[in-house]
Amino acid sequence: MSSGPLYLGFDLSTQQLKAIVVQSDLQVVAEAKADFDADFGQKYGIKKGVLTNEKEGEVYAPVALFLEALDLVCDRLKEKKTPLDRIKGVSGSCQQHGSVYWSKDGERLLSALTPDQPLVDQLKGAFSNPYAPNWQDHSTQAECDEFDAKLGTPQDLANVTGSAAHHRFTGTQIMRIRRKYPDTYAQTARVSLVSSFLASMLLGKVAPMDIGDVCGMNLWDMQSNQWSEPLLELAAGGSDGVAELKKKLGEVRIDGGGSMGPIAPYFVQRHGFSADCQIAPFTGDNPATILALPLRPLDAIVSLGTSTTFLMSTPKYKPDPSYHFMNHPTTPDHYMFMLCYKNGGLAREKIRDALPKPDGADTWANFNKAVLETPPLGVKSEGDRAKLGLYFYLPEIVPNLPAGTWRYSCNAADGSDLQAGAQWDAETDARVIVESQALSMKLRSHNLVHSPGGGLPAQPRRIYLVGGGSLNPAIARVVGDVLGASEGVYKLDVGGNACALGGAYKAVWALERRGGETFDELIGRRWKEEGAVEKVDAGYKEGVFHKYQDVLGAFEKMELEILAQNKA
Ligand SMILES: Nc1ncnc2c1ncn2[C@@H]1O[C@H](COP(=O)(O)OP(=O)(O)O)[C@@H](O)[C@H]1O
Ligand SMILES: O=C(CO)[C@@H](O)[C@H](O)COP(=O)(O)O
Repeated sequence: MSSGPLYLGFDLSTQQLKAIVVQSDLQVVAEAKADFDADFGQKYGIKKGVLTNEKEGEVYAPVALFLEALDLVCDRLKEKKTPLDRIKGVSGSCQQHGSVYWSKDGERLLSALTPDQPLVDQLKGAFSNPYAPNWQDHSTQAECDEFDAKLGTPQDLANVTGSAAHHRFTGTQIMRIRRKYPDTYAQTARVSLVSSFLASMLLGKVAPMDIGDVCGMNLWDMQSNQWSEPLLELAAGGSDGVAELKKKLGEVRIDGGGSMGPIAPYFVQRHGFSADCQIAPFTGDNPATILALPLRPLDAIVSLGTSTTFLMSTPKYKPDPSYHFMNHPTTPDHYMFMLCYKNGGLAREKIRDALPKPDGADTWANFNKAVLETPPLGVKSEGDRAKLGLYFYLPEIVPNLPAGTWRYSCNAADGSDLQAGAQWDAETDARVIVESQALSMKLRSHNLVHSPGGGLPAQPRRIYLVGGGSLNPAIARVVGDVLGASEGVYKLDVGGNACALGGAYKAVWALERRGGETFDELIGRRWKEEGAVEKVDAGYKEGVFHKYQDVLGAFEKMELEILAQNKA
């Protein structure tokens, strides 16, 4: 380890709080994490990081869990002898859309923390709502309908805010809380996103929301970079409530870099940080993921966490109701394109668990064997029909369908003769679920990709895999088979820690940039491919790629048919 400054990136995602420490040259020097179920499952009764109220579609996490996890991760970094006193800057990434509700006493309690007691004991009265709605929440259909109609159509809402209305987006969540729990809303002095909440904890005062993450609310007008008055009016229940809601939301920080102030004395006295350590703006876990490496045009990231997301960085703003555009977290006039699926890691786990349990320690061994031994689309011989399915154990975001499992088949040569009600074995399910997730990304990202040259069909240049599932070689193969990638599929060496790494890099850039130096300029100069990424699949394979092109129309038709059946 060099003797220079260190930078810390946090990632408060669905199932863990992770931390990663890097040097100025981007070398990783320490990592630590708190696993919500393993460390706090019994105490808080959570499962996979959350609590649920199935009847209403509510999914939420106790704020106290976040507080305990923050102290625990700092303790674990110290146990690993991480020199916290050398950390010059902290930033981070957090699950998007989730919100935290500060009480009227919240900011006072936050600014008066003493080092002799843990955060959770001192902040008991700091929240008007003990729970943070989680991004998997789907209790807000009524509010979504009103958001979609407010400016005209879902496309109009997407034009203004980057997205049509989505259950998890914070504007609809706030609107529902105001209606369903008016006392909670009235007692709320400030609302934070999970990213600005974690930044607030470290800063000792309520931090502003960040320019990237604020686009996950359906409240921010991305073209004029300010709150949308008509949408605030809707969430607040009329024009009389707008000023109050604006006060609760606070200012938004337009600059993704710089310092928001020094770290709170609590972290200096209890955990040994330096009083000079600066807190840079935090952002969402997906915006932070695109900061985990210098992304070039036509590069895509597939994040295989609890959610599955597909991300690209682009200067083009082409909103559509089925996907999201957000402000790039560091670069003005750039955007992040994102697709997000709820049925990611947990849905794959369900299919895995339907297979015989493997003998060895690798819980994914049988799943991977089934994926690799099943031919593309389950077509085992000439004339065999292609197999397509949707595996939604939770209501899905795109397409907006309730929970359900559907198995279809079609003519493999051209996707014709699509038929519902197909059946196959659990091994075939393993291949079909991964193909299905990749086909959905292929269908929805085609506007964003073009030919990388050499007469190749439109596809990404490189695909980088991140998140827990990036460790899985069989998933990497299928991603390459279906989506292509002319230069191949790569995984980040930090695998599941990419968002935290993006947060750490953001802290490096935020505090070491000179003049108008952009993130890509600064990080691009210091980033070394060797040791940071590893090629895990060839990507584009001509014969295989075309098999999926041939059934893409049938896949879309299947989704439309199921959507029509579920409309009533
Ligand atoms: N070897 C593996 N193969 C496939 N999936 C995996 C593997 N290891 C972990 N996962 C998946 O990773 C998920 C957690 O991903 P992670 O990115 O750490 O989560 P979070 O959403 O909390 O950021 C788990 O739900 C699990 O399904
Ligand atoms: O809702 C979204 C993005 O819109 C999710 O991607 C969350 O941001 C949670 O991420 P993970 O915990 O799965 O990393």
